[in-house]
Amino acid sequence: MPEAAEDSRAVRIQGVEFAYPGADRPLLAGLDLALERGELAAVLGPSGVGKSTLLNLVAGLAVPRAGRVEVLGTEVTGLNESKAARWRRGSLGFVFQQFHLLPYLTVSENVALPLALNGQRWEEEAVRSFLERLGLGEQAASYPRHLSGGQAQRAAIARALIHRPPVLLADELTGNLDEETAVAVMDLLVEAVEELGTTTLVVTHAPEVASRSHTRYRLSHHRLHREP
Ligand SMILES: Nc1ncnc2c1ncn2[C@@H]1O[C@H](COP(=O)(O)OP(=O)(O)OP(=O)(O)O)[C@@H](O)[C@H]1O
Repeated sequence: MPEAAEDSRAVRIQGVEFAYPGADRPLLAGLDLALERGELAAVLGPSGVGKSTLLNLVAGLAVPRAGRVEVLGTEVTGLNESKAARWRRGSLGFVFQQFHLLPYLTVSENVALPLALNGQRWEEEAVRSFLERLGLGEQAASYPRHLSGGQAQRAAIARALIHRPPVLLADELTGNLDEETAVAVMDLLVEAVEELGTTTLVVTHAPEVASRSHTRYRLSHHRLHREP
């Protein structure tokens, strides 16, 4: 990635310290990260090291006890709950490890949800063609309980990208997918990053995700280390 000016940072984390209540030691400490706009960055590291927690900090779903988290000029740590919720709806797409699809909505309704919550108008057809790109055309009218793990993950990815958020956070993006689908999902992600300039932070163990990311960071000893 080319060197960019200071103000092009999409995500800036400075000196973050975080501990879960009751823990005797901080999980994250002295953690820094700076992502350029349009950067696709992978976060690697063993289970339990705090990767999901890092995504939650960027989303304002976890609050650090020291340090700053800034996303596109908004200081996430300074938002109250209702402002944080509104900011998340407009600015973030989030693919959770457990998908969090709403069981009483169809796949198509789940995917259109961010558009509805943001008060955006949309065409059924646009949602449909988005689902088709992710190989979910047949499942548009299905309920989440009828999906395989891989299909549910793709629905969660579609929901995270449908409103074209400037920032995408993804936990184990291709974790439940076979290799062919994982490559298709990565193609879509790389395309989104290139077309829309989506700044993306993806937690992964998958070599095909890490190798296609612009940058790689390893989380260990409470902080992030840039990898070659
Ligand atoms: N809500 C919570 N309350 C207390 N401890 C938690 C909570 N969530 C996570 N932890 C603990 O914090 C540590 C880091 O969890 P986290 O899920 O961030 O790790 P991770 O690197 O994403 O792991 P994995 O790769 O297994 O998903 C773990 O020891 C976990 O048990």
